[in-house]
Amino acid sequence: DFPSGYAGYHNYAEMVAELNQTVRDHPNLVTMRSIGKSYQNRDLWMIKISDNPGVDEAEPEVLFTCNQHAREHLTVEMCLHIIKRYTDNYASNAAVKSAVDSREIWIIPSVNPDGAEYDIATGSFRAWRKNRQPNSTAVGTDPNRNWGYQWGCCGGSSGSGSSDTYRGTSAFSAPEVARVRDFVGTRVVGGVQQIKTHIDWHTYSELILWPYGYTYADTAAGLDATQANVFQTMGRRMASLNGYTPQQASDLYITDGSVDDWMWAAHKIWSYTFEMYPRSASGTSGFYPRDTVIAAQTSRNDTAVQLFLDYSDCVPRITGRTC
Ligand SMILES: CC(C)C[C@H](NS(N)(=O)=O)C(=O)O
Ligand SMILES: [Ca+2]
Ligand SMILES: [Ca+2]
Ligand SMILES: [Zn+2]
Repeated sequence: DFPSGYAGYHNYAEMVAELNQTVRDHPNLVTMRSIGKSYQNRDLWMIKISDNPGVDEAEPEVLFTCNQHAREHLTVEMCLHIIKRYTDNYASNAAVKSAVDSREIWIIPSVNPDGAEYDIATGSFRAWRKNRQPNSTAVGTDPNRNWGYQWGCCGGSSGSGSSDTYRGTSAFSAPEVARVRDFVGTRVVGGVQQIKTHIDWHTYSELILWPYGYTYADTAAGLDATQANVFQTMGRRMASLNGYTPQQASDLYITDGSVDDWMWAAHKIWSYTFEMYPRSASGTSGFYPRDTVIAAQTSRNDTAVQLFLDYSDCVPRITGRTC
């Protein structure tokens, strides 16, 4: 479990218990399902928040994914905070109610539960990043190098099984990544992807990142200058609200097989990565802020998330365009 000073973080059992409580508290706003199993057979739980949650309504759909990287525990708290805010505040907050009534919001609070549990299993943090799938030389695939667009193309991942950025034996070889891929695929209805926008939550460095990560170029196949401008404008607008630094993912470093590149290239989903608090730290200590920061560093993103939901019907509207 988490060591002392970190009791406010949710381990897997505590996370599941909180999700189950939310379903009991808000049956008119929430449904919950598993999208499948992790390598070690933990359920990958997903919450849907909307009015008439049991009905697939013609409303823009938004996806939030958290905890691709095991040690980035603050992101589980971020997804749980979004779930809490858009259910508990529905009756009291007009903006929250408007978003819930006009969107269908999908939230996966832990994409990598095996890694997250491994990281805390001994009571001392192990700085574990990957999933817990064995490979020929070691353990673990980096989920954020295992997505199937430009997989392994460009020196933005490793072919060595012991590396923290090991890309896996093939695209989607990590079961957790394949399950999210499969779910997104089910949201193509009548040939149209219903999910319009996505945020993948990470720590740390306080950044808002957008595609592509596999190339330094601002535009490339499937991403033209107009679209790049939309990504940048929305990214900068959200950064003005949470104080993070907005930039193209490759401005940080080249990554290939990342979720954002696949979400955009395969489905034209406006996909961002948020790197949360802290802005900087000495090495892996940055992944382990005390539980005293959870409330402030999750609610810090409230206005950015609200803006993102508001524009999720037509993100290009942020540059004055129509859809
Ligand atoms: C989304 C990319 C560009 C950054 C991310 N950084 S992290 N969260 O692993 O430290 C990563 O390396 O996957
Ligand atoms: Ca609805
Ligand atoms: Ca729908
Ligand atoms: Zn990460």
